[in-house]
Amino acid sequence: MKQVLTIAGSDSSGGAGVQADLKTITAFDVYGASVITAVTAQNTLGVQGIETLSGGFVGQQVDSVVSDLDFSAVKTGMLANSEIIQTVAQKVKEYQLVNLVVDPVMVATSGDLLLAKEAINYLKEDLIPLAKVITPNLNEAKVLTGKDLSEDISLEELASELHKLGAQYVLVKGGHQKQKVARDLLYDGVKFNEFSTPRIKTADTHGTGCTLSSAIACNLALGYQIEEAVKRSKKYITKAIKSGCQVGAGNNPVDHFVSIEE
Ligand SMILES: Nc1ncnc2c1ncn2[C@@H]1O[C@H](COP(=O)(O)OP(=O)(O)OP(=O)(O)O)[C@@H](O)[C@H]1O
Ligand SMILES: Cc1ncc(CO)c(N)n1
Repeated sequence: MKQVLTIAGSDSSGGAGVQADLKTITAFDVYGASVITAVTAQNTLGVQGIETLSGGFVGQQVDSVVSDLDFSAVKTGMLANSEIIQTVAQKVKEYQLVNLVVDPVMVATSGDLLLAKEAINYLKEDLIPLAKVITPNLNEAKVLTGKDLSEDISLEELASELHKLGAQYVLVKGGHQKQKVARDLLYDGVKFNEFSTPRIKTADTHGTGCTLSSAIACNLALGYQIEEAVKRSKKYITKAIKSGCQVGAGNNPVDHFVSIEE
């Protein structure tokens, strides 16, 4: 059985973070292991509290699982601070972990901050250059490229700027744009590959980013090339958003257990 590792934060409401990752990994019939970076007190309305683990203990969790299990892909989500980012980057190098999918999580769907501002440079300099693919949303793409958040800038321009940070591939997600299509753009430094679906009219997008990046990690682990991995993952997240889980009074989570096939 293929094995995937998620290094991310816990979402007590079960829709995002490590919980979303493990549900997604299970939906793809892949074995999931998890290294927890932080525990959030969170529900569909927002994040009420955060307790972050030490970098040392995050590293110890990685040592435990990597010395025993055999990962075909690794996904990172909420990394909370620079100490954890540095630890994760060092472990990725030490164990030569492959197919690293970096979701540069900065804020929750609710708007709550999940990464210390001072950590952004560490993400750019230490971790992103090790990634097979990074999956920023529009805002994260702007922060990583130093653009003004209110600036009107194309996904193509953002993807080209982001590619300079050193990841092999960049997938910029246009999910939060106001257009009629949910357009994501994959860039390898030479050509753009577009993945578009009609926008689903819903606010129930709690955990969409975590789910998409975990699905990409699974598909890479299963041996798909990046374009096919993103295509299959986009199909899955679209179905999961459409189906949705009617739980909670805020942004409902997606339905992770939709079929991964057509
Ligand atoms: N309303 C929607 N309809 C269709 N697809 C959507 C919608 N919202 C998001 N998506 C898709 O979901 C995937 C995740 O993108 P999104 O921009 O929501 O990530 P994110 O902001 O990182 O998520 P999160 O809120 O969990 O941090 C992308 O493929 C995006 O295009
Ligand atoms: C723990 C956690 N990670 C990531 C996200 C991004 O949606 C979230 N809301 N919570």
